[in-house]
Amino acid sequence: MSNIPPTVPLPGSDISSILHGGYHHPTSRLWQAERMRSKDCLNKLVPFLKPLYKNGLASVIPLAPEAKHPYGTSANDPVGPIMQAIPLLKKHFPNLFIACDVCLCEYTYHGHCGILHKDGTINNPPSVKRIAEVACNSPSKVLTVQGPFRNAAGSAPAFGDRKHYQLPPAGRGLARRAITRDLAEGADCILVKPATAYLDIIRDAKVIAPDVPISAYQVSAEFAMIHAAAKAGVFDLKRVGKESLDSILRAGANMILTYFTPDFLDWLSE
Ligand SMILES: NCc1[nH]cc(CCC(=O)O)c1CC(=O)O
Repeated sequence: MSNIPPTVPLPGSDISSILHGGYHHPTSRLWQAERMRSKDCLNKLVPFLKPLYKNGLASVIPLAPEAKHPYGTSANDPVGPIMQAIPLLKKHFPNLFIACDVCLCEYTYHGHCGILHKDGTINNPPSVKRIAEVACNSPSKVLTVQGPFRNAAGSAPAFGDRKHYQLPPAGRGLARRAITRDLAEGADCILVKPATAYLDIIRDAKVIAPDVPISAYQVSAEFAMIHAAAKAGVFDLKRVGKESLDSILRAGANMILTYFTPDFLDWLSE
């Protein structure tokens, strides 16, 4: 079926001036959207993961951009995509470890990671309370980079940037202090994000926190850069893909969160 709605011109009217009129009902409004992510993601989730699970996939972190709201309501909406995806994953893949990203930026209309003051800075107490609420509904927490993911998720900040709540890239000491603080607050894992440009911080985390797992998130921009360079003939995708993950492991990570996982499952079984 064509997805171009039929347009019936009124007698004597100029056809080019007529918009399809079927957007008065919530469902027909939804049909006007470029992406209908939730149901579509859910229907594709199990068939997408099945071959990967067979190929050794051990853990996933579902991320689903959803409706935007000042408090990120859909983050823990029982009929939101994540809340529906988790039981579906547990049912079909009982041994899969499911990690959760409890940040609010995918769910807030402004694309920032918490609840904001009028001046656009993060209002910490209600943000922490809201993130705790979301965390209680789904099992972990990350208050976290501009990049391809944010475009895909429609969660690029609508204004301002994250500088007031993300660490400055050149501040190694500050990163070390943050690791110490997070451990003192009970963190049971340290995740460094992005990974490749922060290998020294991964190593610092390994030294400062030898008793907790150290993980690293190779973000969408890192993945896209490697793909773009390989496509431009700069280097071989597989060779540099492997080297990128080797470097993260060498720095001290025990776990890597990466979009290369499906490729790796194949590369490792070659
Ligand atoms: N909700 C935070 C979060 N969790 C995962 C990503 C995706 C990161 C990426 O792959 O670019 C993001 C957004 C961000 O860091 O900007």
